Amino acid sequence: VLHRSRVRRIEEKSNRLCAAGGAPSKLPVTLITGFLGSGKTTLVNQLLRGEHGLRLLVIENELGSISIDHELIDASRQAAMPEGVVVLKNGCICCSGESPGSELERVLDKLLEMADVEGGSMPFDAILVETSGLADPSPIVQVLCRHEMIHSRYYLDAVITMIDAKHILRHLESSGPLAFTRRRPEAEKQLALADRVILNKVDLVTPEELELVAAAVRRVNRSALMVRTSNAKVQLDQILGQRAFSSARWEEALEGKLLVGDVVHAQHGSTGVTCVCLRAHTDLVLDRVQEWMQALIARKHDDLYRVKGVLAIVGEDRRFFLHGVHASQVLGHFDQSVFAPGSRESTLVLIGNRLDALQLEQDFAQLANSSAPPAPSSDKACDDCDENENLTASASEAQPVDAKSAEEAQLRRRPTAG
Ligand SMILES: Nc1nc2c(ncn2[C@@H]2O[C@H](COP(=O)(O)OP(=O)(O)OP(=O)(O)O)[C@@H](O)[C@H]2O)c(=O)[nH]1
Repeated sequence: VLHRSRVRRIEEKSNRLCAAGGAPSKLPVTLITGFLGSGKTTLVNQLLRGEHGLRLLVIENELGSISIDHELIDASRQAAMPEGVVVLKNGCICCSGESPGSELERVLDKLLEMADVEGGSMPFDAILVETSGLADPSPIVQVLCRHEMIHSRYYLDAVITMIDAKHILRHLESSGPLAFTRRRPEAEKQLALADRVILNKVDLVTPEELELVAAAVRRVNRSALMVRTSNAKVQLDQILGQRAFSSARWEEALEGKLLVGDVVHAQHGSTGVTCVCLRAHTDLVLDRVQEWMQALIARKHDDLYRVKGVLAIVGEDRRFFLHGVHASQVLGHFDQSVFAPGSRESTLVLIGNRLDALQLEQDFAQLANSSAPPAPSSDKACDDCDENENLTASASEAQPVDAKSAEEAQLRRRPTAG
């Protein structure tokens, strides 16, 4: 009832604004989805930096109570337009709030209120919604497809799905003894519902591997336009202003056999995904962080979907960041970015398959106490690990935590993150 009345309010406000200001143009909403670490924030940064002259509003959504992505969105853009990034924390945009998708409604409603105050004009030309990596895009699309929304100031322009060419197959395909528990239906659904597929991280795979990935993508989604790239470098006209969303195709995808009863959302606690948020208020010793991550990767990298954090390191004014997807982990510093006075703390988010949250908390607490070595974790060793990683991080620039990825380090730095 609550959300019905909210969407009606959105429609009414839109009508009022239209009546007051002639016929203002509709605001396109682009939904950017994709599994954990596929490159969504990298794409958002590309779009923010692009020379399109559009004022973009970014609605960020993150799992866990700590917002790391917000820190990683182009800082200069944020400084120029601080109201241009809205972060929805500690809950998933697709299922938190009083009903699925209601968090997004709440933000869209507020934006109309802002426009009302501004005499009808919206301070943005387009909205980007970045979902969390485990989100089911359907409730968000459903919000934007409701009858009342269709008559509002907003319209869904396209669903863009980022694909990590290096890691997607392990989430889509069933093979090996642990395949059933490792396959991620969220990844499949995000892909199935795409209007545009960005096949990202092609720099990390061979041409033959890329063809296998493209074929797997096609098996799930036959019709979406597919763009192959690295570091989310795309032509802006392949993403913005697409008018690509079709509700008929959407309904067809939802009815498809592939999706029936397939998705059990991680937020509902039944898929074994753990999200661990860690904080430390004392500085960390770089070597110890590296040792800890190395040990964790060696044991758990198949299950370690995502690691991201901002770290305060002993003897360093600059903020360090830790960024990882499975075994590919990068530790380095933001170029010139330092902590604001009084805000020096380390925050780290780990998301994975059945992680031992208690053990990770204990290890991290010990890391924060630089005089005590981290206790060996009781996490069960990963039987089928096939990669053995070495730490090579240096204090002076971003380095891959795994030595094999040394050449990727420069590519994976976020030049404008700080
Ligand atoms: N080698 C390589 N690394 C990339 C590429 N695109 C992104 N990355 C890196 O992959 C990591 C994850 O990228 P993000 O853009 O944060 O991914 P995301 O989808 O926003 O991650 P979540 O919000 O956690 O789901 C970062 O370290 C990026 O720098 C690419 O094409 N090649």
